[in-house]
Amino acid sequence: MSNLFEHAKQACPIDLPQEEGYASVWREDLRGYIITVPNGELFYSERFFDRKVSDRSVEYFQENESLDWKNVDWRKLSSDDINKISFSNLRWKQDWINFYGKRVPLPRLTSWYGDEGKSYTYSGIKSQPNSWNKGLLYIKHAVENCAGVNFNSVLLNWYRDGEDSLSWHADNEKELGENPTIASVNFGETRDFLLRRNDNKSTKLSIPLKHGTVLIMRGALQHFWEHSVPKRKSVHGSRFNLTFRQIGS
Ligand SMILES: O=C(O)CCC(=O)C(=O)O
Ligand SMILES: [Fe+2]
Repeated sequence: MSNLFEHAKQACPIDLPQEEGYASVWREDLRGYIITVPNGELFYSERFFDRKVSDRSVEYFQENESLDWKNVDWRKLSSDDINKISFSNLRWKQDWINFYGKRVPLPRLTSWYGDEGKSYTYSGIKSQPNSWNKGLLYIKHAVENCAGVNFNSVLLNWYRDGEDSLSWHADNEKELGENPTIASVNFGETRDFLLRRNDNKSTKLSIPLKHGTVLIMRGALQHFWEHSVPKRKSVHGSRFNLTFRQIGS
């Protein structure tokens, strides 16, 4: 049984501009805030997953047959080392991208799961998803109930420490449809998720994504806003992020 405290109303930790078009409303039934922004909507539930599920998820993502996950400094492993590890539950990989003519590793590890046949193009590479497992399906069903939509794929990001990051982008690939609903699930270290408007890059929202937080993006948001996860030198541990999506046929 999760305790009362975990179900209590959380203060809204997002500083919204005092301008027209911004508002936040607590939804007791969903245990989170509906946050309206110009040209988009967010839903934020700080402790959507309780401590037990969140701790277990962090373990589930790192369990492997070669190393004691509690004592590994993942930062010290080369991408070859990472690719050699047989993870028990998730198939993590280090991708490389072409950056101004130079091959550089992505500053995070990734993994891709989904329904069979839902291929996905990411950084110019078309890839087939791994097939669902028990742990991911448990999380997927919980966020589907909350978001009120079904998802057929999930992209996982593993930020090994504060040096790992994700640069400004929108999730606006054609295969996601016109106004995609994207549910972000977070475990491990807290990292700031930033949003900025395309037409006014100085308007920024900063959203702390914590151990157990769910953030849903929906409406026209991906057309008018970009998001990023900047480096944070003070963070030394791992953060896991899962973004559930619906890919069209
Ligand atoms: O790590 C996050 O919070 C964001 C992930 C994200 O934006 C993406 O995978 O497209
Ligand atoms: Fe994204």
